[in-house]
Amino acid sequence: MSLLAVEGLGISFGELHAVRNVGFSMKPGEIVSVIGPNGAGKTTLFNMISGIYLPKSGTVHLGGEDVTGMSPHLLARRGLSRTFQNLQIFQAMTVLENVMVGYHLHERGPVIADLLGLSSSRRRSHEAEEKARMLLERVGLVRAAEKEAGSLSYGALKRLEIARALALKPKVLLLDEPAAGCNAVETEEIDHLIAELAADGIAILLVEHDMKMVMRISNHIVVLDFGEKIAEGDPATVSRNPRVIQAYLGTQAAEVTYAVG
Ligand SMILES: Nc1ncnc2c1ncn2[C@@H]1O[C@H](COP(=O)(O)OP(=O)(O)OP(=O)(O)O)[C@@H](O)[C@H]1O
Repeated sequence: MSLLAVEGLGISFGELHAVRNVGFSMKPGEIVSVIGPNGAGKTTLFNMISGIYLPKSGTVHLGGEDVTGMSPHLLARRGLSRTFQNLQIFQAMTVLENVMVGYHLHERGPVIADLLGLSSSRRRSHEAEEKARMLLERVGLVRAAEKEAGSLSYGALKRLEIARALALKPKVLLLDEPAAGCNAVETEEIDHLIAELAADGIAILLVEHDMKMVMRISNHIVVLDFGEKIAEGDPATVSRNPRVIQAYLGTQAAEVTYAVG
């Protein structure tokens, strides 16, 4: 049985069918990428799967349970976490505190008292702190734990966001453009991290514009164009699909062919 199964998902904004009848499924440890040109509906699809938008049609099943339209924090408790395209980091807090805040946000929603309490070492539970340090270790940031988040490089901030999303031990992790704004070295670090998480059995659903990265790490690719799925398959199959190349990838076709080799 699939860990995540999306069927017939759709939503409209007024007259615009932003996503129409999209389906795919994922197994544990699988890396699936959703690609498509700007405005194809990738983020909207993510927002429906992660409970931010209520789909107009279709279903999302997680571990066999119908979780369609369930709120993000309930989904996080059931094992589905996500990161956002724009970093949701508290720049003035330490790296460690950011992970701890993330844990509380996922767990119980944004309760101000919790947020304020986190800045006082008196109220930091030792156990929560230990957990946060382990997550930072996992993403290679433990030595920066006490630094102000605002002082980190962009690539490190992206990894910090992933550490936060890992706080509730997700079975499925949605990453919205994890390499956006990163240089080649930072992208490679994120690449490795994603591969390690998948090797641990986490199913990774990725939206990413860096085609080389997508082709390198994905087991399966879903291609959207104008809100509809126009192709899916392994990287080699998708990159050779004429519909993908002509109707969608356009000027990126050469890059994709090169990336697949
Ligand atoms: N809240 C909204 N209200 C109205 N229209 C929206 C809303 N969110 C997205 N859209 C529209 O839906 C379509 C799909 O947008 P979406 O952001 O999902 O695309 P995308 O593939 O993620 O694009 P990008 O690669 O630029 O991030 C676009 O035409 C966009 O303008």
